[in-house]
Amino acid sequence: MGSKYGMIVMGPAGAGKTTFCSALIQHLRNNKRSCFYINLDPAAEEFVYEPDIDIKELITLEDVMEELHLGPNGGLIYCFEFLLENLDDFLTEKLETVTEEYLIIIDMPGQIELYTHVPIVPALVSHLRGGSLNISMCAAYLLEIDRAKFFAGTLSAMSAMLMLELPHVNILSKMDLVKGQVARKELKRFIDPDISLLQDAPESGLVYEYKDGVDNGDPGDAQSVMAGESFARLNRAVGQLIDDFSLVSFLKLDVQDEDSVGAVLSYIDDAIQYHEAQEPREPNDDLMDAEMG
Ligand SMILES: Nc1nc2c(ncn2[C@@H]2O[C@H](COP(=O)(O)OP(=O)(O)OP(=O)(O)O)[C@@H](O)[C@H]2O)c(=O)[nH]1
Repeated sequence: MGSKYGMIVMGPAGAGKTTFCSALIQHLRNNKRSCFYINLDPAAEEFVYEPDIDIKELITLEDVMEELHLGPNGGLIYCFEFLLENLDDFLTEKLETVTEEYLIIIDMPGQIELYTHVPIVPALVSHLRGGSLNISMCAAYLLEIDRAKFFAGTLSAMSAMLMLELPHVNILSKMDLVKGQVARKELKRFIDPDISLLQDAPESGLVYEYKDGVDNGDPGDAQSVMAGESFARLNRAVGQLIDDFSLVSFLKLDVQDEDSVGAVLSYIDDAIQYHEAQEPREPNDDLMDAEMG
């Protein structure tokens, strides 16, 4: 059983990860709890609370892009590969001295490739959970409340959950932005969506797309064609998959509301405890279904 506790904060760019970490640190301080804050975003610039460990002291995205002529995504992967090669000196030694009353908070970058395409984060998590560190970890995946990004975001959250096999809490951030603006019914569609979200897709026939969007009525001139019915079926199938996984329940987070931050933290505490109680476990047995408070 692990004696140290850690949370890895993930999610797409701009979802509010760093803001959430700051709110959480403030909340922990208000409640006389200790935390150890690790920034693993090699491009992060401003912090309300200075990290106890900052990947930028090891490597920065700017230097990698400049010296190795890499783009931002390739550069980020390089930074993480470099981090993995230097884990013992850079992370392990410092984390070994952190005592168990601390909550270890790891603030991650927003490039979702990290969570969906490459096994770098699983390698990092497995290092933190194993060996001399033996940290009990939980994943917090943030998505901001935005209809256009929600579906893809949900799939990336699921992908991260499957890759990491950690207790996993989904969080819908920036709730202050929609206070009083979104009808309860609409909000419920985000917090506990079902496949009816996808019912607007075309039911039958072919959908033609014309150059410059000009429909001259001649399918022969169309640039591309999409099979409406099969597209609708595909959408429904993916929606059903999400539904079946019971993954897409979200905790609401309003960082300006201390009670909201506290509720998310207590859910994370519970998720870690629950996970520990389940060990040893079968793969995927520990997938948590975060529910709205
Ligand atoms: N209104 C509101 N704005 C927020 C909230 N959380 C974050 N923001 C704003 O959203 C932007 C991105 O916030 P960050 O906390 O930097 O998001 P991030 O996920 O860490 O971003 P990356 O590190 O770039 O992936 C900033 O302009 C924040 O001020 C929130 O709860 N409410």
